[in-house]
Order: sequence, then C-alpha cells, then structure tokens
Amino acid sequence: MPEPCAGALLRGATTALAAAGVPSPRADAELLLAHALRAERAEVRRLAILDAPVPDDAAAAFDDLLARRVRREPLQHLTGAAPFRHVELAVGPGVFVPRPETEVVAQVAIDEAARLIRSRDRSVSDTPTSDTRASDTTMARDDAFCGARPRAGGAARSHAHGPLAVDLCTGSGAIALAVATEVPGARVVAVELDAAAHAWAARNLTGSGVRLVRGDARTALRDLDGTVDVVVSNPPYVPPGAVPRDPEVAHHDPAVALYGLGADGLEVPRGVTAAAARLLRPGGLYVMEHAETQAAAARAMVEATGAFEAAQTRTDLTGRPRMVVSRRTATSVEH
Ligand SMILES: C[S@@+](CC[C@H](N)C(=O)[O-])C[C@H]1O[C@@H](n2cnc3c(N)ncnc32)[C@H](O)[C@@H]1O
Repeated sequence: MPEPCAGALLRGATTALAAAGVPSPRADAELLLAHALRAERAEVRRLAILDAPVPDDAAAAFDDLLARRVRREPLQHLTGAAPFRHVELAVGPGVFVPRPETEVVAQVAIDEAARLIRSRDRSVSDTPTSDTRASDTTMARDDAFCGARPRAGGAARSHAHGPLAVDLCTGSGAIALAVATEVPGARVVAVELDAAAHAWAARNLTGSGVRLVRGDARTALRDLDGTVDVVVSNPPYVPPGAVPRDPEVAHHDPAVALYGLGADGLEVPRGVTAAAARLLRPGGLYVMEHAETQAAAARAMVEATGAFEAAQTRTDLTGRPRMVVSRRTATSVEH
C-alpha cells in the first residue's frame, strides 16, 4: 500500500472533526498531524500543499490522536502543551488548560510589574538598599522555589528589589510563568490548592525562579501580608448549575478548577479577593478574571471589602467583560 498523503489525511480529519463538533477542525487536524510528525505546523501546511506522503508510523499515530480528538479530548491534552502568551505550558489530565482570555488578565499584571520595575530603576541609583520588604529569609521558607533561589550577594539583592507579584490559583502556573518571563527582575509567587495541578505547576515553573506554594489561596502567604505589589488570579468561578457545554471543559477540566462554590459560584473568588486585600500594600493592584455575567457582582465583591478603590471592569480581546481591576487603598481592614 502506498503511504497516505498529507493533503488527503488532513481533509479526512477535518471532515471527521467538524462532524464531531470540534470548533476549529482544520487547525486541530494540522496541529495533530504536526504532533504525530514531530514537525512544526508550517511544515505540515507545506506537506499538504505538496500532498507529500506521510510515513506509516506517523499516519498511525495521527489516526489514534484523531480518534481521541473526535471523542473531544482536549487538543492540548493530546499534544501535551498549551501556548500562553510567550510561553508553553505542559498540560494533561488533572490541570486546567490555560485560555486565551486569561492572557489579557496576565497582561494587566505584567504591565503593572513592568511599570514598577521602570520606576524603581529610575530611583534605585539614588537609594540602592531602600526596599527591604522581602528578605532572603522569607524566600528560604518556600514550599518550593523553582530554581533561581536568591543567594547572598548582588544577585539576591537585585532580585529582592523587584516588584512582588502573586498568582492565586495558579493551575499549570501559566500566569506566574508569563509574569516571571516577561518582567525580568519581578519576584513571583504562585499558590495552588489541588495536588495534581500543583504537580503540573511544579513541572512548568522549574527553573523559572517562581516560588510555588501548595495551599488554599484564601489563607496562604501570611508572611507576605501588606507587602505585595500585584495580585492576579483566575480562580474557579462557574456557578454550580452552569455545567459548561463543551465536552473538553465539562469532562476534562478538573471540577476544582471550574466551580467557584456558593450559589453564585463566587465563594472562592470572594475568599481570593479578601486574600488580595490582606496581601497587597497600599496602592497595590488587584486583577481577577470572572465570567461574562459576573461583572457587576465582581465589582461589588471587591468594593465590599472596604479595602479597594472603585473597581473597574475590563474586557477581553473579544470585548466581553471578563476581569475586575482595582487598587488597594491605605485603609486597614480586619483579616
Ligand atoms: C480556572 S483554574 C485557573 C488556573 C490558571 N490560573 C489559569 O488561568 O490557567 C483555577 C485553579 O484554581 C485552583 N483552586 C481552586 N480552589 C483553590 C483555592 N481555594 N486555593 C488555591 N487554588 C485553588 C484549581 O485547582 C485550579 O488550578
């Protein structure tokens, strides 16, 4: 039998995926064939134009991947990777697959951390040891410090001067890794409750310098109270009755990652918001993702703490209201 050709394989796969209700059948087919061939997607497109033969072993691997995708296993579980901004996260069963809308939430945290780096760079030459808020002793108590542990001396001192960003409910570590990668000099701490997700985060954050803590975001990091510059979170927020329609989400994202508890799905986000109020220094920035229908409730939740300025709703790239943003006031609140 002659080897199957790339163009025909992709056409057949696209038809099968479309019939299974996959929203982006051609793209998924190309990415799965690229994975089977251990090639870039651009190479697959080139092979398709040439209708070049695909080796039998790769064609068999592609068939297997296609059958699983037709059953609506997430594409990212099949390829083992999820792109997020400039990084790629290892993902699979037990961890939430990072979403494009969260890239915009991460952007807010990145912009704030970068702004603080720029303003501190301007002032650091005048007062090089003025910021002593986080010590190396604090960092040494980490549950897991993913590489780049600060050492005594210049490297540790410059690290300690960077803005402090906390990613609550980190999942795969996507937001934390994006901030650490895009804002060199920022100190980043990530918190995750679930054991399986924490293991994926540990894998993704190794070597990044991010401090990873296993714990409940609502009560974690007491050692950082009042010192954090940016708190960012994409917590679980789906209400109990609102089971997501897409099989990839309903059957493959962990329940602990989706459902925010309470009648409105906002019990965990409320706890995360209270934690942000506790962790942030006066003037520190809070950004939290929520569902499109929760904009007013999220603003009310933030303002009910009495610890934040008027809350703003911001949109994702498709114009949907998907995050609440506010600055910590100097008001003290009971924790
Ligand atoms: C919607 S997922 C988001 C993951 C990641 N931030 C992202 O955007 O891809 C929510 C994450 O919060 C974790 N989680 C749920 N409740 C938590 C809690 N009380 N404390 C810390 N993490 C929690 C879940 O295990 C899950 O990994």
